[in-house]
Amino acid sequence: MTTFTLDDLARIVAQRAAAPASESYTAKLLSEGPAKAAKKLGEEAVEAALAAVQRDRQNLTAEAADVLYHLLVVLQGADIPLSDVMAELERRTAQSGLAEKAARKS
Ligand SMILES: N=c1c2ncn([C@@H]3O[C@H](COP(=O)(O)OP(=O)(O)OP(=O)(O)O)[C@@H](O)[C@H]3O)c2ncn1[C@@H]1O[C@H](COP(=O)(O)O)[C@@H](O)[C@H]1O
Repeated sequence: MTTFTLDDLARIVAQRAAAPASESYTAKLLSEGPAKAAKKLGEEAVEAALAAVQRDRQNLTAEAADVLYHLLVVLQGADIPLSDVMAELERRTAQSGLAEKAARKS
């Protein structure tokens, strides 16, 4: 069990975006423009999908971490806060009414 959250990682990504590219992978990726970060995200997503098909739990866990990190870098580059993505997910959940059902069960 961990208390580390996507919000924590998003904060780190935002901080590191301002670091010199020579000192930070995040800053280096962002300095190369949106296409580079998007390409990395796509590659990591494909690797995660392959690990899922191969039922390789260990690799899927590692690749999923890569996907989440690179997604946050792409969002940072596009100036979209993680909270906007969460709000969109919340809107969809509210539409389906599943959040209330889950809350009633717990
Ligand atoms: N979660 C990550 C994370 N996951 C993956 N990576 C990097 O992503 C890169 C992906 O590896 P690849 O082999 O696919 O790419 P590469 O061949 O090294 O480089 P490319 O030319 O293909 O981009 C590696 O260099 C990893 O270190 C990450 N780099 C940083 N973080 C987080 O970001 C924080 C800040 O890191 P810096 O920006 O480096 O300070 C870290 O403390 C971590 O929390």
